[in-house]
Amino acid sequence: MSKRSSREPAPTGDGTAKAARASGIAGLLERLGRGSVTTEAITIVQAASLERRVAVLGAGSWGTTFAKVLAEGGADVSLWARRPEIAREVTETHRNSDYLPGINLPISLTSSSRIEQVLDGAEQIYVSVPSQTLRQNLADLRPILPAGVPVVSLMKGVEKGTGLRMSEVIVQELGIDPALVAVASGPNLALEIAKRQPTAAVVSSESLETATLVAATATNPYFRSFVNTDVIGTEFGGVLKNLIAVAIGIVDGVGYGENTKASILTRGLAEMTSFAVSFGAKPETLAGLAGLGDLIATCQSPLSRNNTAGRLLGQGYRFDDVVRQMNQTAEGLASVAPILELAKSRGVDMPIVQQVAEVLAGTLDPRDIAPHLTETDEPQGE
Ligand SMILES: NC(=O)C1=CN([C@@H]2O[C@H](COP(=O)(O)OP(=O)(O)OC[C@H]3O[C@@H](n4cnc5c(N)ncnc54)[C@H](O)[C@@H]3O)[C@@H](O)[C@H]2O)C=CC1
Ligand SMILES: O=C(CO)COP(=O)(O)O
Repeated sequence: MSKRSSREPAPTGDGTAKAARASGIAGLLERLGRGSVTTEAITIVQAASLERRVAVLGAGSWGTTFAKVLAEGGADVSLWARRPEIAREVTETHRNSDYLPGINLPISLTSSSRIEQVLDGAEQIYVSVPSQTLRQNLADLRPILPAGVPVVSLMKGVEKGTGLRMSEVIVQELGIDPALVAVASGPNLALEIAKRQPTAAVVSSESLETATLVAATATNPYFRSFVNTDVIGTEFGGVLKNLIAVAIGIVDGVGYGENTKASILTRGLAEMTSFAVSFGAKPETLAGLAGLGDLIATCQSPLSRNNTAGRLLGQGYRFDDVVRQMNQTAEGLASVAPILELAKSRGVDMPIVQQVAEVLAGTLDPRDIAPHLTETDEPQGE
């Protein structure tokens, strides 16, 4: 766990910083009379913070954005990049032009391709690599993992072959107490957050203490983290909305309009909820930020890679061509098969996800996806 509790005073004598600690970030911003997020406000919040040292593993669009969120919440952040040239660019020019073009990163954010250097002194570890490479990345992490440190998954996929959620892979591969593992999810399109557009997220852990510690670290003037203890619902929400976003992209690519999309979105949420609840999730989690919230953001935004991949399929591109065109991670494409296997194991029908699988396999014409929102033609209860 952290060396300092989130209730301990910050080690700074600055008067404004003291005021920030006394009134909280929201109170501080109110006192400053600011309606929007300013650089000055962020500087003050950073100065008032607890300056926790944290590591972020994965310098793609989300890992880099989350590192920025944490740094602008006052943490001392080190970012692991697989490619040394990205680490150099982040540290020296405060940019990650491959993943976040046009975004200036905090000067305090440093990056290295040497994982042991990034982990040095880390009190929390955030992981944002593609779900299908996580296990292999954790094998490198395990021998140098600091003891008793929370590990936070920022990922939204399940592992092919095992169907395990990312937090389960983390517990299994690192051999750590599940109470030290948290997941962060929600309507979190990286580029919008990198531009400091106001956003909410949810941090979940079976330990409320861990969730609260992580949420306090992952909060700044434009990014607010809520907490819950429903890890299953929070994690499956993030995985399943990707599949519905692929479906929405498909019908968008075909040229269908808002009725079709609203029908898929609404029935998609019902499908997500039945699935997650069958694994022990709370239905209200799926109605929250990690479910409905993320579903709306991902299904509506051209920034979503899953939505984009679906649109290309709907326009008639073959699956292989779509994969070739995507130079970023579209988790939904790899999650379809394991999710359908998990659904089968619980007897849950997922007609929309099933049809996405058929479009990916080239056995269903994208134009035929929309009418088939149920398994049978018999009228059913909504
Ligand atoms: N981009 C977004 O808006 C959001 C993404 N996420 C989730 O974050 C996770 C990461 O996604 P992004 O950063 O967006 O993907 P990305 O495609 O932008 O970046 C992936 C990163 O992983 C690295 N990588 C690729 N293969 C690797 C390997 N074998 N070992 C280690 N690193 C490897 C890449 O070099 C890159 O730095 C995904 O699970 C995604 O669902 C969650 C919320 C928002
Ligand atoms: O998870 C996300 C938004 O919350 C990002 O969605 P994509 O992975 O589809 O870009």
